[in-house]
Amino acid sequence: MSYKRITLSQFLMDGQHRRGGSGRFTSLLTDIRTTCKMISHEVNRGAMAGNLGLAGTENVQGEDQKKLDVLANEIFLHMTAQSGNYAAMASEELEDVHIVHGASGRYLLLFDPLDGSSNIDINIAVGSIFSILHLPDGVDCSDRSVFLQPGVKQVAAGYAIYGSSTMLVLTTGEGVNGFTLDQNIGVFVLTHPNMRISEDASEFAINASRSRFWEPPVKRYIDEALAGTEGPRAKDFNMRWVAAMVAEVHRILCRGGVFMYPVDVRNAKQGGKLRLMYEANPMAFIVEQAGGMAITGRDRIMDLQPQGLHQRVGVVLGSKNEVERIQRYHREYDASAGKN
Ligand SMILES: O=P(O)(O)OC[C@H]1O[C@](O)(COP(=O)(O)O)[C@@H](O)[C@@H]1O
Ligand SMILES: [Mg+2]
Ligand SMILES: [Mg+2]
Repeated sequence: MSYKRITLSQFLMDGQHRRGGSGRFTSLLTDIRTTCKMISHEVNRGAMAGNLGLAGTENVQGEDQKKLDVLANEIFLHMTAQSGNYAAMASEELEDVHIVHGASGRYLLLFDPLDGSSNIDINIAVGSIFSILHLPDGVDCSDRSVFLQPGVKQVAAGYAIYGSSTMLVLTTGEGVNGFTLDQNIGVFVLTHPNMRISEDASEFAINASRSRFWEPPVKRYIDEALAGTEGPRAKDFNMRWVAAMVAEVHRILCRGGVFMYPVDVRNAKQGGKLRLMYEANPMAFIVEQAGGMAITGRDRIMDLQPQGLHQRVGVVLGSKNEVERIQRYHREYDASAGKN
């Protein structure tokens, strides 16, 4: 037989056998797989199911919730509670942690149920992001501080992208693999084994409408890229902005590049735009596992000691040599400004 399709379940079982392990990843990721399939279905039904538009409510961060933000959050909470793996969860859409009553699970789940919400109504890619942490022994999961573990402690992380096809991309700390949903049979199939981010790139993604708020090192990097073959980089750059971090990271995994949502003078008070625990950390884990780098501009994201569940942070991630360059520009600027 030469039928070569490998499903997500088979892939996880293989990993389990290889490690001689307990099958915890198979179990931990089963509910997430189903969750993402259900959200994908709702995203696809769009206007037909009345899924577009505002919910008429605000989340903890004062952002208008879309109907699909609320629905995706409910699907996550409901579906991932089934197996009893997770003792508690935290979501972009919930102010406080959600305790799974009666669960003896030893894991914590953090998620952004619908990333790129502004794309929902215009039929452009959106996604879901998740991060899995251990619940330390003897700790009460109702204490929200158990969630405040640095990104290096993640046991698994990933995202689903609901684009021209639905994909699940994940890491358990042994590289990054991508699975495409075969809509006809409802199964995720391994289509992107061992995803790697090229070390060099000439494509960047940043919301340029904020350029007047940028710090000098960010401005320097973008100005040099825009100068193209006539500038110090002596090559032309391309630019993209999908306004969904999931889609930007996915593009970078597929063809390299840099994504930046830096701290700037306008968002500095709140610490940046993107959330550390369920956006930056899981994406940083994926990016590093694929050979890329993820920093705040200055520091490695996964080393940060979180201070709050909904903490925001600057994000610069992608191709290693470009991210290193941006970090160097920050260091040079700090040195010249006498900050060190
Ligand atoms: O509105 P902007 O500046 O384009 O911001 C886009 C960014 O905001 C986000 O949409 C935030 O995520 P949510 O949609 O989950 O709030 C990121 O995915 C994206 O990179
Ligand atoms: Mg998001
Ligand atoms: Mg969101």
